[in-house]
Amino acid sequence: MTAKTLDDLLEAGVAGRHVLVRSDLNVPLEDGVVADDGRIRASLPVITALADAGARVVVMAHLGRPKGTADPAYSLRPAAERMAELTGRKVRLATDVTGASAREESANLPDGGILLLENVRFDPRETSKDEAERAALAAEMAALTGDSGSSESAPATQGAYVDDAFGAVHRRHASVYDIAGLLPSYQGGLVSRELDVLSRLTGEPDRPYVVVLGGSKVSDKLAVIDNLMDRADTLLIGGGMLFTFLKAQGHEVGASLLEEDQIPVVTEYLKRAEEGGCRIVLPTDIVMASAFAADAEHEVLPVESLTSGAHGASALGLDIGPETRVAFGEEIRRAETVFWNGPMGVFEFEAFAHGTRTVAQSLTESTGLTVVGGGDSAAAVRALGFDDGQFGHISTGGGASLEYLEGKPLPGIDALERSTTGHGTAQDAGHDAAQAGA
Ligand SMILES: Nc1ncnc2c1ncn2[C@@H]1O[C@H](COP(=O)(O)OP(=O)(O)O)[C@@H](O)[C@H]1O
Ligand SMILES: O=C(OP(=O)(O)O)[C@H](O)COP(=O)(O)O
Repeated sequence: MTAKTLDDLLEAGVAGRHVLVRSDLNVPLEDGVVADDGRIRASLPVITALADAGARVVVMAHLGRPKGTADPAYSLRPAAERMAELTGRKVRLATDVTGASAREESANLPDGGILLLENVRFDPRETSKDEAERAALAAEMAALTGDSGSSESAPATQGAYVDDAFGAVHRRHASVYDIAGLLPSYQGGLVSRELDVLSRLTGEPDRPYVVVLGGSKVSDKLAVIDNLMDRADTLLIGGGMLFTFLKAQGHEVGASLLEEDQIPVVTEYLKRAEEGGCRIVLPTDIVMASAFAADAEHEVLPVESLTSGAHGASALGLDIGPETRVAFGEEIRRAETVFWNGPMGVFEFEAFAHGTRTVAQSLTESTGLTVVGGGDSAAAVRALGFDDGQFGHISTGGGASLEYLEGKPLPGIDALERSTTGHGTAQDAGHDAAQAGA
């Protein structure tokens, strides 16, 4: 069963209807300003197409991982401002998720207007494991579509939901998953395009198929290795997760990022790799720093003696070393298919960007299919001066693309497909929710 798409919705007609759009606007900020607007640009086609067709567009998105409270550091205001700049349109920002501000702004939204709700993760129910809590929030979200604000509009205007947040489709969250059971639901163009490209990696990819993994979401990404080992020929491990591997091999890693409780899992991966199948290639040298800072003192040390340098056991690894860069570069250039997720080091600091730059450069020199996945990975290649066109595909989702490649079901996509089958009485439920929240 395939999900209904944005085209189906546009064909059905959206003029005057409230359409909730889940976008992934999780962009890096620097001093309160959007540092890389790739995800915003990628989200705009769906939002503007709906607005141009006369919909009242209510955008929902998250930024970072606030702990279920309204932390101003995670406000979507900078994203709203950037959206307004990029589109030349007014973008309203509600100061809450489904509270008085969201309800009032949504009710007063004109045809073709765009409203961005405040960070959905300011509400603890968004990410709750408790289904009833998430359902309650989703009902409040659905209710935002229920009243056009016009006294003539009875019965409640039929709202719709579009999921275009590819980067979040692997999350079982209220605005991604639960909401789709409450409103007629559609798959946005960005999600469709992403699935299209990634499906080329799950069929019969040209070999050698090399997967490069890095970044800082260590436990998320360690879990995906399990399945990737059955599919890829070679895994190159960099970024924060490499230290858990080195520790599992008996090396000291100082104050580097480490997930102690994952050591048994990683040990098992190394054992499986040794027994055949997938090769796991680990760094042989690391750039060890005195502190997590742009101007930290640093030196290159072999993995056997990472704590033997000037800062001993307080040193932390912030990038792969030069010998590793050469080895990883060769593996990538030899590959026919490469999927890369996660920077090799703390690329935000120039001193620790070399590993990430080498991997990016090697991908541009590969003649095979190259796919870069992940918000930070995409931001990294742009920050380092590469152009999107130098890669086969730059995916807006890191974790999402990894889980797709693993063959795991994606809750956001499943929910859309279920909505298509008429799962329960989606439209009635939306109507009920609208009444309940009114
Ligand atoms: N050795 C390391 N120690 C700490 N952080 C690291 C290390 N290597 C990479 N990082 C950080 O990982 C972050 C990106 O990780 P992640 O969010 O997992 O990537 P993506 O968004 O591409 O999936 C970057 O901000 C980078 O600074
Ligand atoms: O940045 C994201 O994912 P990514 O870092 O895996 O690309 C998405 O916005 C999802 O965010 P989350 O991993 O906090 O749920």
